[in-house]
Amino acid sequence: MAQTFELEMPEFEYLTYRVEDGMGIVTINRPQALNALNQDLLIELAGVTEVITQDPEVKVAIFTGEGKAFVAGADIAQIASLQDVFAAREFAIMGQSVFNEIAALPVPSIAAINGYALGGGLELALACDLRVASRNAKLGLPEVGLGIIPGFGGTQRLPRLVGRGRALDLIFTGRHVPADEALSLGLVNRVGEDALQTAKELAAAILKNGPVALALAKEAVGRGENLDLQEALEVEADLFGLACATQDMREGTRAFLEKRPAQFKGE
Ligand SMILES: C/C=C/C(=O)SCCNC(=O)CCNC(=O)[C@H](O)C(C)(C)COP(=O)(O)OP(=O)(O)OC[C@H]1O[C@@H](n2cnc3c(N)ncnc32)[C@H](O)[C@@H]1OP(=O)(O)O
Repeated sequence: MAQTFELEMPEFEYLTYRVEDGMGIVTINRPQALNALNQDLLIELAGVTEVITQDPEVKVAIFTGEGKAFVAGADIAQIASLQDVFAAREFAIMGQSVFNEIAALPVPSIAAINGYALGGGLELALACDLRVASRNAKLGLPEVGLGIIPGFGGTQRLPRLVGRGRALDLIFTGRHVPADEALSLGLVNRVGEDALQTAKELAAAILKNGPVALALAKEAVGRGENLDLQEALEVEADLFGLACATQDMREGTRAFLEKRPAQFKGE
């Protein structure tokens, strides 16, 4: 008898989730606080990331925000109430681990930055594979203005993405970078009128390709980042070998030779 797997959908208070044409779309929905990340919202983000990971229908994940902000940072009221060094450290580790889960999604992820992406909001976007922004978006790490430092991965992921000098400029000044400058810094991949629409167009271009190849390419880039070049090239060769053992490889190469579009099955 065929076995069916029912995905258990958690209840979400601070976000909405829908699947559309292979895209799992997460909308952070706390607009009255500009989608600031409180602890409950972080737990919900971990929950929805697990749902996306388990759903074979989802081939690309998109994170966006409701209203005029993507996410205006971690919740400052909650930060202000942190009692001691240990509680603050735990708060940072919690945010980091949620964003690590997002970074480890097996499918490509896109942050659709529809407005402010500040502090923890930019750190969330940095945990995604790709970032697109609306023209009115503002990005930054303003934490030093609050007497703290970025704690959800910003001091590590930002320099890896844009280089140490550019990252320290943003971290030391805390300034809000407009979308066109973010594009020239390499902080975002594309700018469009509507961030979600731009993200969907990017996702549609990605979805034309073999899903297993996408996962293996993401794995190769991710694992290689922390290795020296020769070790990283070995990882690449291993994963290239795996890609060549898939039905998608048979289909993709045959379709090219037969001058027709490939029909990938993700196997
Ligand atoms: C480890 C991670 C650390 C961090 O992420 S630290 C936080 C880093 N982020 C920031 O410092 C940005 C804080 N927010 C702002 O500077 C401003 O907002 C904006 C420039 C983004 C927008 O300004 P405007 O358009 O005037 O809106 P508004 O009246 O300030 O905000 C609307 C409501 O949203 C609340 N809010 C905004 N950001 C946060 C936040 N990060 N934490 C908690 N609440 C926030 C406000 O307080 C206010 O609420 P009410 O209407 O009740 O006065």
